[in-house]
Amino acid sequence: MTVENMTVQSPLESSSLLLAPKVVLHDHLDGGLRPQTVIDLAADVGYANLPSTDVDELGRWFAEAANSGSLETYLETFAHTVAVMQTVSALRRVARECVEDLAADGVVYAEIRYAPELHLERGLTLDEVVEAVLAGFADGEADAAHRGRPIVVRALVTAMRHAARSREIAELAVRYRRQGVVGFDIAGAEAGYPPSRHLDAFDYMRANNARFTIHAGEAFGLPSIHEAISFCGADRLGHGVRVIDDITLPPGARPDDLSFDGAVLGDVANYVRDKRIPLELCPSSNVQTGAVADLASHPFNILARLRFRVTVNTDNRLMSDTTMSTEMQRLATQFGYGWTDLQRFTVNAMKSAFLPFDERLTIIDDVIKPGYAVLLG
Ligand SMILES: O=c1[nH]cnc2c1ncn2[C@H]1C[C@H](O)[C@@H](CO)O1
Ligand SMILES: [Zn+2]
Repeated sequence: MTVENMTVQSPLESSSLLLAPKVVLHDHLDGGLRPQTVIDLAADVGYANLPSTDVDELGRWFAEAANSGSLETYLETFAHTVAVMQTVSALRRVARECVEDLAADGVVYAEIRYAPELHLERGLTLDEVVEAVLAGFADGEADAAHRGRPIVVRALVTAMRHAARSREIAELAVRYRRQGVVGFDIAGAEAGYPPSRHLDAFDYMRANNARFTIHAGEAFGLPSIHEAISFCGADRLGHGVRVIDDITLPPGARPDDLSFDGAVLGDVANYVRDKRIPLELCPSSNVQTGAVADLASHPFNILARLRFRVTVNTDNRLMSDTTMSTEMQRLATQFGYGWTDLQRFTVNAMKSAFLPFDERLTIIDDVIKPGYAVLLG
């Protein structure tokens, strides 16, 4: 069914949402495997520690185990996905399927991140890991184009914040900048591992005019965001949800209000908004890790109405049992968004991508705006 010949209703209609062009900036490769692929790859490499080899049960296990209310426990689930992503063929398959799944969900541009240093257990080099993933992305892009759902996919390489390889990973990002790696990131447990531990890597990125995002303000609060933007110079914030701690709302304000006139922003919040620093918000993941109590109290809507540059993201589709369409649908249901809102979040994301300016513009003008124009009717 094409966009033209279907009756488009509200964003709450799942089939319409699938057709809406979407952009994802924050999606982990090792957090988005198909359960069946985890099982297949575990059998291939002789990994015997999976909690289940039944596809439905395994899918449920990831979602439930990740639903712990703690980032540290959430991160433990990655042991199983990382364990089966240790060969060129496994990495290439996972990367290709990731692109296929995103394209089938109507994603038109994606930046997919992963930590190359986690994929060296069976002897691969950092360069071999990067090349295997890029090859898988190219396979997926070709497959999606063939199916009439074109998608552009780029990679971000992540360094683990508890480890000490960030400079090396930043160098990897710059080395592969012409082959599809568009940026750098740090991830992992936030408390106790401030971004400033990795200043050397961020300095290197800036010295090379290369872009980076930092997971900050998820499990840990405002000081982490402050360091990420003020000491490290992050171009974007991974999550950044705790910027809300620097905003005083008017008395009686509720998270689903239509306006927050009278809100008072502190210095960090003002800086983030004034400089249009994109927030890579991941609503379902935030509920699972306990960054917020539930979707109803998520500050997404407050930040959106206060005109922060908010973007909608999946974080880990396997662990959160989600897709971009699902995240948008949950937000639309919770906060009453229509197509105009969803288009704004999508354009926000595309403007914030680490793709060259002219390529961003082409996707906005030729893909996103025409796609939403049809939905808007
Ligand atoms: O939401 C997250 N916060 C911090 N670290 C995360 C999150 N999601 C995934 N990670 C970690 C676990 C993965 O193994 C790693 C690289 O993708 O990044
Ligand atoms: Zn993340």
